[in-house]
Amino acid sequence: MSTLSQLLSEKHIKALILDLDGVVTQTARLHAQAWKRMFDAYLKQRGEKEGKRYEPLDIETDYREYIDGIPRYDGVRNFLKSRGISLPDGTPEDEEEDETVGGLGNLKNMYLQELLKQNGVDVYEDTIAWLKQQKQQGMRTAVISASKNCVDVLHVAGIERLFEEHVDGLQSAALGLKGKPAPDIFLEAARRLDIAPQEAAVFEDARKGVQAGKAGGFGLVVGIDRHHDAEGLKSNGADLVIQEFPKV
Ligand SMILES: O=P(O)(O)OC[C@H]1O[C@@H](O)[C@H](O)[C@@H](O)[C@@H]1O
Repeated sequence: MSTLSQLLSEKHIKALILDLDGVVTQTARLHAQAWKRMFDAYLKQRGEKEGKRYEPLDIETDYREYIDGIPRYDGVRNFLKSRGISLPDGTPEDEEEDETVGGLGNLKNMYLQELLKQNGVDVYEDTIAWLKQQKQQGMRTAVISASKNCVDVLHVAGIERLFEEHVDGLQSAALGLKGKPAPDIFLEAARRLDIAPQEAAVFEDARKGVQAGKAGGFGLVVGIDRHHDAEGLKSNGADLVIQEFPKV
């Protein structure tokens, strides 16, 4: 099988567009932890009221399928639907204790902020070293994230300057970009770099992210398998799956 470097050169790739959480920074697990804390408590409390038991959130299955890589409130709706629950949307301004999509999403965000404060942000050193090397060789770079915490995470990790452009959850909402698996966020990053999608490679750790890369007609879609999901990434459209970036 061809290596990443071979494919980049064969496909005349000029730009690298990387997802943030789970590809560049070790924040995917913090998101997953915050979601689990919020949903498990909510389902327990709701189950007690209704006299039934709801299955808690499973990070390996539920998180990947219903939440990973997509905008906050879509994640709330998707997962609740899997448990047969539908709540009023409310608004993004809802209080954390409101029993609405907005309220639950904001409670998860409060837990995420706590985790970010306690843990800081660790980067994936393999990604950073490889990216620096690629930049020196003239590759263009952008980072994207469904997260509204993207800029904070880049800042805490001290890596803003690695990327020429970023498109995040806040900008996506302002621009009306559709969440993954729609390709909008990647296409917007390519547009800002002034590079055709066929000349850009997308790097993603989420199944919905590789679907988005494929849907956007990108020259190369690389699945980054940090959590034993090579098959899931492949079957959702990754051209190549790697566990880590090539050693520099
Ligand atoms: O709630 P935020 O920080 O705007 O993030 C939205 C989503 O961003 C994605 O990057 C994460 O994979 C999801 O777990 C998260 O829910």
